Amino acid sequence: MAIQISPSILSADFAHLADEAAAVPTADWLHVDVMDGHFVPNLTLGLPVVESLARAAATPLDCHLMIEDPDRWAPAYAEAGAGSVTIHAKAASAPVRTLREIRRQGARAGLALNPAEPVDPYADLLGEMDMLLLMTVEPGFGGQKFLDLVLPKIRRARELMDERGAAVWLQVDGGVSDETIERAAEAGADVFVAGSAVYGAQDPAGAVDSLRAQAERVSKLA
Ligand SMILES: O=C(CO)[C@@H](O)[C@H](O)COP(=O)(O)O
Ligand SMILES: [Fe+2]
Repeated sequence: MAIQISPSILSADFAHLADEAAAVPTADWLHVDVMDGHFVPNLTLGLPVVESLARAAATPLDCHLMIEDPDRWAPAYAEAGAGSVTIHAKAASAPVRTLREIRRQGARAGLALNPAEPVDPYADLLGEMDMLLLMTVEPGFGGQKFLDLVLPKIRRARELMDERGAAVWLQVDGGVSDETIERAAEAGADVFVAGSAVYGAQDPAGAVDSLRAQAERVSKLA
């Protein structure tokens, strides 16, 4: 699986989202952090913005739902035009049903785990998801420091996927930068979210290319 880069618009200018999307033409995805002020202590955007951005952006949307009751809301994000919709395991009361519903609406289905949540209890769910998101910061804010304590879990997740022959993408989100991406890629991640490292850079497109080159250099994946 090729390395993929998903710049997070959380660090972009919300008044010019279509332009900010166009500023990273080589990105594989645009990462959209949906926060409800309850599941995490921050509030960002919701369905109407996702609907408009899906129409305006040439790059597919990777929606990361940091919301309570994702079972109720996630399928609507797929319907709104997101290419990928990720729910938090901790917030979902029926994750299998919701992952299936996201797929039924035509999007890729993702499951997210916070830094302190172990991956082994979700091994049997790998067949139900297209992507596993391992948070490398506590969710809620951009610009935090990458947590190295998640690296063994990235390795373990990759091991479980290999053992089970599961074609699941392994995404990391939080504190990914030129300084940290190699460690995550070496551990087995293949989809990298980067907010401040891309939109905080003078040249966001160049930052995407640089992140990709570093991850590709160390990745053991084909
Ligand atoms: O989901 C989140 C934060 O909760 C992320 O997607 C951040 O937006 C990533 O920002 P950086 O850590 O890369 O600045
Ligand atoms: Fe995110």
